[in-house]
Amino acid sequence: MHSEPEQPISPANNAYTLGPMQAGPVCCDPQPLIQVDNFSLHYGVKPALANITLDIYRGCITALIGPSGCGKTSFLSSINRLTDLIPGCRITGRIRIEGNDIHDPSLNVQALRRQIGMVFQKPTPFPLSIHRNIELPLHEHGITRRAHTGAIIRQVLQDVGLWDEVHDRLDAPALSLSGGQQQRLCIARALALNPQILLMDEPCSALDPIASGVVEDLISRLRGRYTIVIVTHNLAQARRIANYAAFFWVRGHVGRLVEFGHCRQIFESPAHELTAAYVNGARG
Ligand SMILES: Nc1ncnc2c1ncn2[C@@H]1O[C@H](COP(=O)(O)OP(=O)(O)OP(=O)(O)O)[C@@H](O)[C@H]1O
Repeated sequence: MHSEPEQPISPANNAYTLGPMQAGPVCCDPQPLIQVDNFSLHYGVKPALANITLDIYRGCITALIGPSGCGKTSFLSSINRLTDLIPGCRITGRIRIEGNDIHDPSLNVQALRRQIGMVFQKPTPFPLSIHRNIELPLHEHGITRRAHTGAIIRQVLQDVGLWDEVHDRLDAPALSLSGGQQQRLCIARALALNPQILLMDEPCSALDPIASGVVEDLISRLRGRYTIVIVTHNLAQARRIANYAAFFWVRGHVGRLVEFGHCRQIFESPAHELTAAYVNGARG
């Protein structure tokens, strides 16, 4: 646990000032925020990713696509060093965020994870109230003043379009919400610490088509405010929401990056024939 001075919430510090229907900038900023350089990952002796090099751009949505087992989740969880928690997992190469090597021994991993929110395939609300689901991580990070936490809770619930649906039952169990609402609550929880980056691992795949559409729209609206990396098996979804796409494939039993580029280029004029076969449904 660590504490920090609590900042007032105001447009001046640019935190939590946008409402749910206000999108981020239309165009993303083509500046690399996450730079991945010759990154490889092993689980014990088994290689899972080899020589991944790409830049992830600030404020954009980057989709990781490719068949099952090509290393998308392993890559995603390397960005916030969740893979550190897997015994025997080893990495080589470099991932830098804003120029800082995330594996630098002097780096504070808790601070790194604080600037990176994560959302999983299945909604994972804590078995607590709606309100407490967001308050808990704030408390864990030393943000405890009631007026402050209350304002953040309201803002992030507005940001994910849940406030109107739940404001009169914040003490109700989070597990009483529908699957789509639970997933939006998990996104709100991820936003509560005002991260710079959001990692999403198939966030819509466990939801029905309507709830999936709501969450997809929400992700689109978060563009610009956050740098989003999303794993999706839904190519139509990648095409709809992502600015960039990275196509992974297993070759020689190892996940490799075949092609990275603007989403439109990847789907309409891929440079690699494997990419063309995959996005056209002939392979994978
Ligand atoms: N904790 C682990 N221990 C050992 N091997 C693992 C572990 N996690 C993943 N792997 C292996 O690493 C490879 C890549 O898995 P990963 O889950 O990253 O792929 P993926 O592209 O996300 O797959 P999917 O689309 O099915 O989720 C697979 O061969 C998988 O079996």
